[in-house]
Amino acid sequence: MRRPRAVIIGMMGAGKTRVGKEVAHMMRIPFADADVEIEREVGMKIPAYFDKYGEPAFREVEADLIADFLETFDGIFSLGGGAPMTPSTQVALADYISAGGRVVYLDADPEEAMERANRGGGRPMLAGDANARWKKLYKQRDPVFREVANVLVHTRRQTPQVAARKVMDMISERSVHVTGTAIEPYDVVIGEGTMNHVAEVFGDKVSKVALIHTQPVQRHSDRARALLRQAGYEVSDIVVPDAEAGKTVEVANGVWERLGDEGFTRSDAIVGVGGGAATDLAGFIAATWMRGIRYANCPTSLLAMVDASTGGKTGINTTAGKNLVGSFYTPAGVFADTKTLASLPNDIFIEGLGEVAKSGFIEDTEILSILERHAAELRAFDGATFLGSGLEDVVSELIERTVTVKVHHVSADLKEKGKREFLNYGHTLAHAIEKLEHFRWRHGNAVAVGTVYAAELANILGYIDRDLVDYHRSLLNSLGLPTSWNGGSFEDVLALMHKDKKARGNMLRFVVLEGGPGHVVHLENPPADAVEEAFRRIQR
Ligand SMILES: NC(=O)c1ccc[n+]([C@@H]2O[C@H](COP(=O)([O-])OP(=O)(O)OC[C@H]3O[C@@H](n4cnc5c(N)ncnc54)[C@H](O)[C@@H]3O)[C@@H](O)[C@H]2O)c1
Ligand SMILES: O=C(O)C(=O)C[C@@H](O)[C@H](O)[C@H](O)COP(=O)(O)O
Repeated sequence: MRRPRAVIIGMMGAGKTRVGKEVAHMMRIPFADADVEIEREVGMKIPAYFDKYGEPAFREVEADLIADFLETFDGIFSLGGGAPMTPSTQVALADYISAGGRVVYLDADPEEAMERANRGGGRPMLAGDANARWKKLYKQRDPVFREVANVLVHTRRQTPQVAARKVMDMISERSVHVTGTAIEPYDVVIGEGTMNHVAEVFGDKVSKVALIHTQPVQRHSDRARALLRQAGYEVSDIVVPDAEAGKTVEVANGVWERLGDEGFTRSDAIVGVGGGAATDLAGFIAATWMRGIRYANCPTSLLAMVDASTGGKTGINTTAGKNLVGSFYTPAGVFADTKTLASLPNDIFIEGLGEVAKSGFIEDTEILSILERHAAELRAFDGATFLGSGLEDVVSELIERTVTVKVHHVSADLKEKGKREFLNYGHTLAHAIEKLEHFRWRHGNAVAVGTVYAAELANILGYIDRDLVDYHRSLLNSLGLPTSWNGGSFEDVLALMHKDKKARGNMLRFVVLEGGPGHVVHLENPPADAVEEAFRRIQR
């Protein structure tokens, strides 16, 4: 179904047409102005129509035209100033929003808007003392605009280009809502510039924020720090060792000491900025400091955006294995700002596709189709040319879909008693590989091999056919992900698989597909020779 990419509302003179046209131009999509369309339809200028038929007749024509455009027009659609005051248009806009639409309220500076509205004259709604009329209408309309819009953009003292860029970023945002038993609801907001919302998440409940990040993402944490400081928070910058070197009890202890020295209490908060290792550590610190303070994540790697930053699994590694100490502790918000991907190296981007593919295998097969269609572009990912490219839209959709798969599992089973374990597809072997490789193998790469292992095991036991195993290999290879591993003995792998969190006593438990992609089941206590044979097959 066609529908507008965004509907722009606001007071007369707010710049709806100017900014709307600019947004449409930047996005290379059509623009339509409801007033221009009405004049075309009725064959006369709006002031003349008002004179001849009066306002109620005009509002009727206007409401019909808007309802029609909301179902047929694929572009940026700007409405006349009074249009959102008509009850039937309010209902139509609410339906449009519930189908995923964006109603943007352009909130301009009143002086600027009044001056623009008066230019040229001829506005029937401003007849008489134009400024006094404008102010009166503003008082009536502003609360309604706020009610009917789901995106608010302040444009005070901004050029139309700057305002348009802001609108474009905000309407391109995608959001996945997380809720469920024992979960305080929060949103995962995805898109260019979404980190700008980080300071909105804590409100005035928090005064100090510890920004936990690693050195390679310094420029992104500098941005988060500036945003938090502008919002009035006192910010402590805590740089932790990069990647898995940061997920240790020693590092955690160092951070706890800093929080103690700096007087962090339960009214303070943590923000994690970085890859999955940094957000896992940040969440763990938040979960444990004073038995739990608020936190938010700003993931900067693809893997952290699609998986690690959401769902509340926080933790560190120990000498016994990967992620063996931690807690389920839900963030207050997640801001997956695709702008940060501009600095992400190609190999780390590709690694993230391992978890994306996993989510396609276990639930959303459209993810697999998208990966197939765009494999060559994804494999050639280059941060320097990523922003504003067609690939950015593809990646944003993959992030949204993968997070949605994750959220379905987390919402139903926060503490991983059953359904959530399906997210662990491929992870039984993956964690063993990571440990035996002393964490030099990237997590997403290990997961890719792990999914092939799970597919081989399922095939040996008759759960899936050979074609599906081959499909795992061909898809993952096309993305540049590994599908085999030769770095250790079966005995070492088996010992580590017994320490997996899905194991019960001496019983190994796996997640496997049954029948086809999207159908996932638990496999308990599989025959030892099948477990070994599957391992032999991924060694090739
Ligand atoms: N909690 C969960 O549910 C969950 C889910 C999946 C993975 N994880 C964990 O996440 C970790 C893997 O995450 P990862 O793949 O992001 O690895 P990572 O955190 O080690 O990051 C990889 C590297 O990329 C760098 N980096 C990140 N963003 C960057 C950017 N925008 N520009 C430049 N460099 C950047 C990091 O500093 C690091 O050097 C593992 O520890 C894994 O166990 C947790
Ligand atoms: O969120 C989950 O649940 C997952 O299993 C997601 C996994 O993709 C992720 O790698 C997670 O870190 C694995 O957790 P673990 O409990 O197996 O350590």
